[in-house]
Parts: sequence; C-alpha cells; structure tokens
Amino acid sequence: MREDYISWDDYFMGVAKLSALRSKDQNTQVGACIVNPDKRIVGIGYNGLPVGCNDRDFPWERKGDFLDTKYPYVVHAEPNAILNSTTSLKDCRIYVTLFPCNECTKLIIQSGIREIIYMEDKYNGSKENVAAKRMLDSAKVKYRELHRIDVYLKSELSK
Ligand SMILES: O=c1[nH]c(=O)n([C@H]2C[C@H](O)[C@@H](COP(=O)(O)O)O2)cc1CO
Ligand SMILES: [Zn+2]
Repeated sequence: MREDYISWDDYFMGVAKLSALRSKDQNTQVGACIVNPDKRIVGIGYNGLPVGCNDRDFPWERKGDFLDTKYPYVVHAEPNAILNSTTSLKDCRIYVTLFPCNECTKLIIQSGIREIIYMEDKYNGSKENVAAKRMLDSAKVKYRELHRIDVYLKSELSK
C-alpha cells in the first residue's frame, strides 16, 4: 500500500489553493473550502467581483482613490464559500489560504463554522487581524496554521 498519500488537511487545503488560482486579483489570491463533520466539501470560494460585475470594468489596484481600488468591490473568498454552500455550516471547518479578516470572521462565526485552518497570516498584527482573533477566541472558534501542503505539492509536481 502507498504510504505517502495526501492527508485530509492537505487535500482540503489543496482544494482551497486550487480555487485561489481562479482569482483575478494580481496581488492576493485567496481560496476557501468548507468541509462538514463527515469530511464532505459543502462550499468553495475565491476572492472576486459580485456576479454580473465584469472583471475588466473594475479596478484591481491597491492604492489610489478608494473608488479606484479593488477594496469596495471585491467579495472575499470566505463569504463566497459560505454563500455557495449547499447545506447548514454548523460544526463545519473552513480551509483558507489566508487568515480571514474581521468581516469574514463575523460571517464564519455566525454561520456555525467551528474551526479555521489557514496557510498564511501575512496581515498578522494588523487591526483587522487582531479584531478577528479577539472574536474567534471569545466565540471559541479554533484556528490553526497548516504549511505542509506547499512542500507536498512542490515535491509532487516536480515528479
Ligand atoms: O479574509 C480575506 N479574504 C479575502 O478573500 N481577501 C482578498 C480580498 C482582496 O482581493 C485581497 C486582499 O488584497 P491585498 O492583500 O492586496 O490588500 O484578498 C482578503 C482577506 C483579508 O485578509
Ligand atoms: Zn475577509
């Protein structure tokens, strides 16, 4: 029997990472994959514009006048995954390639998700990040980092 098969964590994070590749954001591509207690995927998302908003008609910039940046328009990966979900999210886990912001955190908590598994936390220490962790700690929603997937994928893809 093959022993180096992919773990559940790597598998679901891999799906999140694959979803992130759909993002049109040139700076930060985020993917999310929601999994129920039976290890079934119940929602997937990535950061993108609302349905009907043409990717080429809106800015993807980070700087400049607020209306000329992506920030007022882009839907984060987590709400996209929550809104795409097919069932109740009670006691589910969410795999995200980037630690959720405070706004996404509110939705994650309210949807009944009980654990966040993230890959990157590049905004660690920012006000949004601190607020997110404060809410998660208070609501007793667990969060943990997962890094192995990068190593695994690199070695698999180089075969
Ligand atoms: O929780 C999140 N989920 C998510 O999908 N995003 C998206 C929104 C933007 O398209 C991008 C953040 O852009 P930037 O890193 O360039 O500021 O990532 C950003 C966050 C914030 O950490
Ligand atoms: Zn967010």
